[in-house]
Amino acid sequence: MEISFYKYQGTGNDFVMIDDRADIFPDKDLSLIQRLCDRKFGIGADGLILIRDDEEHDFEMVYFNADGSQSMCGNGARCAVAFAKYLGILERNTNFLAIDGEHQAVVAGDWIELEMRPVLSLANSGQDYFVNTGSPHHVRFVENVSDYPVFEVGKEIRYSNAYAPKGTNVNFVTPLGKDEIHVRTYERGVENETLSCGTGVTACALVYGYQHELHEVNIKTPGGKLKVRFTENADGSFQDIWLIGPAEQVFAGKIEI
Ligand SMILES: N[C@@H](CCC[C@H](N)C(=O)O)C(=O)O
Repeated sequence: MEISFYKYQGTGNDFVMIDDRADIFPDKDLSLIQRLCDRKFGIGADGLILIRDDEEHDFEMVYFNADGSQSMCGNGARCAVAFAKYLGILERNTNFLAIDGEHQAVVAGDWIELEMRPVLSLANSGQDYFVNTGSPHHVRFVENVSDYPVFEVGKEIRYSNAYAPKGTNVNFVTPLGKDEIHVRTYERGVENETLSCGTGVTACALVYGYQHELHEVNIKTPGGKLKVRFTENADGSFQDIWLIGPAEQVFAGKIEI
């Protein structure tokens, strides 16, 4: 069967996007998802996203990492909103369903503002933190992230006993200024450093905001700039968390599956 696909990128985190409102994509075929995301033998992407109909929301985003595993993807969700607008499913405001629940989003030109689910707490592990922003994230502050061995150390933490069996994403952070951080992420499911990770930068921004009493943090990633706004509650939880940044369609095509 021939299917149409679109390719989107959000700060360099790239996704194969498929309009599956007819519900025909074989989503149990993980080797197909792996092949489509393969950068040598397929289209090539960090993940694959299906847009499906949902009775109570504008649409449902079904996200797969490049290895076929599933979790919440912040940059993918921003790209999914841009794609849903392209498909005529929404205009400016939307609410949609993802694996971690309902999300709101606003389209502001090429920038997508995405409301993340509330975060209950930040967990300390020594100098590091663990935060679940829909996907699990280890956060470590380092002196100069530009020079840091993100792949090697990220892989070690991702596969450490502390996170077995499911593993975690691993973020390395260097503060750049009063309200700006530089983040690089090793992503579970891609098993490599990606150019940006939306749930990851959200986790890092919450930790930095907590440490410095901020409610808005600017983030530099290897793939571009993002912003995270949030409210911290007296009990240490966070709400009204917004991940803000660009999302772009880069090409469209057809492939035989
Ligand atoms: N790139 C994503 C995160 C995707 C999920 C992650 N790899 C996991 O399996 O936990 C983002 O932008 O949030």
